[in-house]
Amino acid sequence: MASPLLRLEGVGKRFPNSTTALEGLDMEVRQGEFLSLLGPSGCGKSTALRLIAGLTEPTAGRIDWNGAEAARDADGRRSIGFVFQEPTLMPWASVFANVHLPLKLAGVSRGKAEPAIAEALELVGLEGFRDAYPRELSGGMKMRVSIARALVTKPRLLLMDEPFAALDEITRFKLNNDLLQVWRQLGCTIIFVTHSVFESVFLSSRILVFRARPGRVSAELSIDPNQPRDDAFRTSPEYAGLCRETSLALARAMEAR
Ligand SMILES: Nc1ncnc2c1ncn2[C@@H]1O[C@H](COP(=O)(O)OP(=O)(O)OP(=O)(O)O)[C@@H](O)[C@H]1O
Repeated sequence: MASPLLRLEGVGKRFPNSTTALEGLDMEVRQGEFLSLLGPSGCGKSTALRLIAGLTEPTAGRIDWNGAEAARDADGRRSIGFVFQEPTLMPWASVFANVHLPLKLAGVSRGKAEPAIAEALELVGLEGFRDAYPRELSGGMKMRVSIARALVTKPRLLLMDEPFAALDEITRFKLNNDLLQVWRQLGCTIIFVTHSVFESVFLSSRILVFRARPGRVSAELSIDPNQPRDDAFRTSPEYAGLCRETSLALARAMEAR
């Protein structure tokens, strides 16, 4: 089994307005896995992701980066990319400038960043669009830019918060396929938040099903990472069976009190 990258132990998050989003959350993230967090709306999936990103602090428990070296870049910084549900691009800036942003904030000039930006754009299939502006792109292409921006720093851990929820199904399927290719190519660890049973089964090597608020893990499902994820898999009895099993786990999680 792959070694752990990080572990959440007894993590709780209570907001100042007294909402308890998470309580007693125990979960492990393993190096190189594609882990989905699946659960009903409001069960704290995004909060868990934001805690891992360090965007907010837990009010109980701890986050243990014991395999921390694996999650750091060459400069010793924690190496995390974050993709939000909305692409959140700068409308006044070109695709190139949008993808440059994280490196620019780290003090890397346009010229020096050029190879990394070109590589990130190629990974998401947008090499021909570096000079385009967000208004000239479809929803799926904007999300590709957002993913390229998260990948440009070559993060060891990529956090994705329902990135494809707003896209039509055909675009979503295409981006699912392409994301798996990027994951295999980069060998990074991905934590992916989704509402969709079908999407989680198609993408993941492991799924953690969250129960309703206060959120915590209610079930865990593993899917053979060597199983090819292609159109044949999408229409296979194995896929249908895994989706049924995951739906049942989700239904049980929603009933949990
Ligand atoms: N900053 C905040 N202040 C107060 N309550 C918050 C805050 N952020 C989130 N919450 C509440 O915490 C709970 C969990 O929210 P969170 O966004 O983590 O859930 P989620 O599972 O990601 O939901 P969804 O799938 O609908 O995005 C919700 O009830 C939400 O209203």
